[in-house]
Amino acid sequence: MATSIEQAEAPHNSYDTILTLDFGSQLTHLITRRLRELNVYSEMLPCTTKLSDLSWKPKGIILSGGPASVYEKDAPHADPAFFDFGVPILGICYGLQELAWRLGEDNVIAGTEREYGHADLVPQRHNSHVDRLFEGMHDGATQVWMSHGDKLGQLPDGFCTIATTQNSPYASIAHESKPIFGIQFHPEVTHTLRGTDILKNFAVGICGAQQNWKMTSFIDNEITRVRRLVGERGQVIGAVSGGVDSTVAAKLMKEAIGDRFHAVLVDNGVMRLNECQQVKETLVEHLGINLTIADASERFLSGLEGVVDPEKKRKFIGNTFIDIFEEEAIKIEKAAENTPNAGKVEWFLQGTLYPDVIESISYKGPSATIKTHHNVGGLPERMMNGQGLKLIEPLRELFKDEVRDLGRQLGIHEDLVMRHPFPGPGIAIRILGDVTPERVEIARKADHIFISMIKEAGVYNEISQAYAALDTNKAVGVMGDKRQEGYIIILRAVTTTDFMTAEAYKFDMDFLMKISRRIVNEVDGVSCVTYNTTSKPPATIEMQ
Ligand SMILES: Nc1ncnc2c1ncn2[C@@H]1O[C@H](COP(=O)(O)OP(=O)(O)OP(=O)(O)O)[C@@H](O)[C@H]1O
Ligand SMILES: O=c1[nH]c(=O)c2[nH+]cn([C@@H]3O[C@H](COP(=O)(O)O)[C@@H](O)[C@H]3O)c2[nH]1
Ligand SMILES: NC(=O)CC[C@H](N)C(=O)O
Ligand SMILES: [Mg+2]
Repeated sequence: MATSIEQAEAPHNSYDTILTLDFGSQLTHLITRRLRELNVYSEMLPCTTKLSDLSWKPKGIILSGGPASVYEKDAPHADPAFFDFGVPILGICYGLQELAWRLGEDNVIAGTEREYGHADLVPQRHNSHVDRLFEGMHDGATQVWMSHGDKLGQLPDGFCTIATTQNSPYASIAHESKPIFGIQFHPEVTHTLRGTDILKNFAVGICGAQQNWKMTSFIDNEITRVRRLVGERGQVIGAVSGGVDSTVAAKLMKEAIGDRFHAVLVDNGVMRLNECQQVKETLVEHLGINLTIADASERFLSGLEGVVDPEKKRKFIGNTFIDIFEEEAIKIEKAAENTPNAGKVEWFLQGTLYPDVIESISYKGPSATIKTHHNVGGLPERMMNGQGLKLIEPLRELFKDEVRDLGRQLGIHEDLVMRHPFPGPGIAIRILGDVTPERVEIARKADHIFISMIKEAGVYNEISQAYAALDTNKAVGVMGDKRQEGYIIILRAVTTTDFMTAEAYKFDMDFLMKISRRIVNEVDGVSCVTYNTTSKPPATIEMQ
């Protein structure tokens, strides 16, 4: 439960906020993103949220798209109280159909064909308040993106048509006197060329939201919030990996409470080459963060011996992380005895981002478990129950690129800010087969060559994530006229915006061959190198 202080300082109390009610579309979070790109703060909540659940007043409400059909028996519907609340409403796709359906069940019908893809939208001028949604766009057709099977069969009472396409006579409608609008297309996707203008017209023009959401004010607010939450003496611990999220969260804590924040890095023996050393330099020397490195590499590597099943690897690593973290928390308390920082560690810092929050609060609920992610995601629960820790999550309202922006504002070096993500279970899930110290070393060296060459070629920032994996099957090679069996290194590099879908990066073939040559020449025990070209889906980014 959030405390009253947390609620008072929450961004929706400090910034004009547009609320998006999520009816389960894959695209809903993009609405929130686009609005924040316009510097308008926005939050997404499940469509089952009641007006009476809200402790704050949104400036406007957006009803998202969704997979259901409004006329089905168990279709989700918005709390009717929202429609009498007096704030402007914009229905998108399912949201438009919901607006029409609640005024007459015959208003929405199943179309004879799905309409999917581009359409040319022609806005119509009425010389009344309804023109505001397409303000500045009445000079001709504009390309929009559609994805629907149902449609309006007729206009609901009190509404007029404000835009049409060839297939959709009711592509956009508006209430003649109230600020209620509906659009059949999706403004949140980039295929709708003026989508951002439409969202701006709604949020700023119609709802009157101020465009004042920016990182510097977020930092000040967050530091104040953390200080009040933790009090004069409270201590906070946090697991820090050297990745962007935990580093940014740690730096924010350092700014807020100095040395009462204790960062702990667990050396699990499957980190990248020189990683612990580098993280220490960055966190301690450059950022002045109070960091303990818990060297548990032996414990992890011996526990991983003979484990082949990827899920078993992940579970073992996740559980061992918790054990070590609990031990470290107790050590920190002991070490602080008889110092000004003495006292129980009460708080636990997590680098949770908004996409994680969305996944757990979404109307659709968490998706099927493809793999056990967020190895340390289980950490707070067990630790909070066991040790009575309370959770602190300063990044829970932010998307990854916002976290990067925040990192820059906090003075974190660009190299770290743009660092590719690295999974908690590390190289262990990049070895296809059981993990041995020799194999970790080989994968680590190959990875280091690959990443260094990508950096030297100047393409690191074009790639979202890259790494080298090791296949424990051996391939036969010929080296110095002798038969030589060696492991297979699999290179993977992807581009993605949200890590939910991804494409293989298109390297120049000569460059790939150069990488391959260096790895085989410089890393003992490797006989061949391959490049994984599969996109996600059907593959995933990590291979286990
Ligand atoms: N070796 C580690 N030692 C301590 N904590 C870790 C370690 N590896 C992962 N964690 C914890 O697990 C969390 C989740 O890892 P995740 O990789 O998603 O985030 P990150 O490492 O902070 O950033 P990035 O996504 O850029 O790698 C981290 O924020 C950190 O709290
Ligand atoms: O902290 C983490 N703990 C994990 O257990 C984990 N598994 C995958 N990943 C990262 O998640 C993103 C998507 O990966 P997948 O396509 O393999 O599911 C990619 O960025 C992966 O590196 C993890 N991160
Ligand atoms: N994208 C959507 O919101 C689709 C709405 C509804 N399920 C339809 O097919 O028309
Ligand atoms: Mg990481």
